[in-house]
Amino acid sequence: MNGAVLLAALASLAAVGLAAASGVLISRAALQPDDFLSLTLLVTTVRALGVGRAALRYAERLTGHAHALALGAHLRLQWFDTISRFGRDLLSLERRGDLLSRAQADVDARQMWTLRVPLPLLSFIAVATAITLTTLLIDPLLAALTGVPLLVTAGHAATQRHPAAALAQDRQELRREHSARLLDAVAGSADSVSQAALPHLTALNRAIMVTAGSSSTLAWQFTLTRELMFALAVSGALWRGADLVTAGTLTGAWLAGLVLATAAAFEAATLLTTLPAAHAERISARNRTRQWRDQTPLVVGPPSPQSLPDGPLELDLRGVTVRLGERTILNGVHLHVAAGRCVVLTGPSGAGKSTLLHLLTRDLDPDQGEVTLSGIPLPTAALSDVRRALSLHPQQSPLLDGSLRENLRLADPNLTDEQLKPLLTQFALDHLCPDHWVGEGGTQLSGGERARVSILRALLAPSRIVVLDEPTAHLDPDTELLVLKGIQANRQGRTLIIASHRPAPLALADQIYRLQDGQLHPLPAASTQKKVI
Ligand SMILES: Nc1ncnc2c1ncn2[C@@H]1O[C@H](COP(=O)(O)OP(=O)(O)OP(=O)(O)O)[C@@H](O)[C@H]1O
Repeated sequence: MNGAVLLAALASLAAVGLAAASGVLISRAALQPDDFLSLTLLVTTVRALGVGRAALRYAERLTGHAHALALGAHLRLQWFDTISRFGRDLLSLERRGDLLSRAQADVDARQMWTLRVPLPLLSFIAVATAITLTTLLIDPLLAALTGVPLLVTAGHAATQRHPAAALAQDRQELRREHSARLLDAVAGSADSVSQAALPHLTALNRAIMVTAGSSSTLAWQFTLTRELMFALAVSGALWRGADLVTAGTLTGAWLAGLVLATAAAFEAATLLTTLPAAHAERISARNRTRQWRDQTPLVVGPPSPQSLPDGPLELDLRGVTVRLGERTILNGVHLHVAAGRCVVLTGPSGAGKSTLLHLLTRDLDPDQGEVTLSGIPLPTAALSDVRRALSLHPQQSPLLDGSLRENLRLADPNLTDEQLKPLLTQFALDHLCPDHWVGEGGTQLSGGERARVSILRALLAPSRIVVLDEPTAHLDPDTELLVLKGIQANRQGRTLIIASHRPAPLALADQIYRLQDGQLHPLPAASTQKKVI
């Protein structure tokens, strides 16, 4: 990146040099048109500086943007690694809109920092130093008359850094809040959520416009100062230069060059006003990424994981206790599920059925006791191994914004349409074609269709234990029976664990437990109903 900064400084120096050489050339051509040798030399210098400036600027853009793009790719991967540690508990920690705007704005702020801060700053320093030193060699007063206005311009940008940084941070926060609320409103557009969100969005919009207005005020104040200082420096250079020309210290042609070079130097000051905001945005972006990095996920994988054995897995809960908030949801629960068996958990709403399932998929760790797969405690196995071994249909049936086919291929990437069609029939989804667009979160499907796609996906996954949370909650009795048959036909002898407060899934069970008051109570299996399925 130092290469791009150096190239930018050289390009700015070339621009100032070009202005100076052009001034000298034009004046010489007017004052001494017969001095061909000197004019030819000046024309060559102007051409060389013109071409050089363009080439340097081009090289700077190429190097700078190549660096920014590479850095952006690296930061995006880093950001993904940071948030992917959180698994399914991610969205309980952060709103989707926040995550979305962070993923974009934070990466952008850090990626473009070099182009927005050190590059213009060092270009300005190079130009201001060159002008001041050159004029100092001619006359100290001339140096003061051109150097001081440049210094005042830079000083004004420096005094703006705190308000500019504060405004940039406010703007970032407001935009994040706005995108989070906007996304919530769009997601809830079918309900009255979007109407309720309107006043908040309007207020946020107004606040964003106020910060944008304040930023514009800072910008025009800077522009005004820069223009005043520009006028002062050019007038000062002309005034003192005229004296020096009269005294014979300076020729008229060199004075013209000097004045134009001074004017060109102020061009390099143009971007100084954007530095504080860009710097502040980068700092807050880096801090937010650090906060995420320092946050410990609800569950973490072990540093040296044990492998799960091949083949069918036995599942055990030994004295498992889970407390959520003030409540003890599970209280010393024991459960043994032999490979290939089907266990159905029933119990009143809020009894803790989903909580128990989350222990199995290691979305949650117990406060006491342990969960094992064929004797291997879950926290000692790699998280990815556990989540490959168990496939889950959660109650919310999370679908991705894509086609039905794409959603199901997440579980089995090799699934063909020929294999898919009979499966859709089994799950009463044959009125939808594989190309059917399900919308964000599956909003283009009914609740029951969403659940059926999610159940089918859990069954298609190459897991060894299938976990279904309320698989038939949204279904009419006929479709429920069809889906239960579909589950039975596609479980392929795998262990099946179902949480349901409806009676029909009991027909699949080898073991039934009622979860109540934090304890599992065994019930007789519904062997008569099983024949129906
Ligand atoms: N993160 C949490 N913090 C505090 N309490 C929680 C949390 N998650 C769930 N709970 C509470 O834990 C209890 C058990 O919830 P759970 O979802 O496991 O019940 P459930 O038996 O699956 O209910 P349902 O049949 O309605 O789905 C509920 O009272 C719920 O309010």
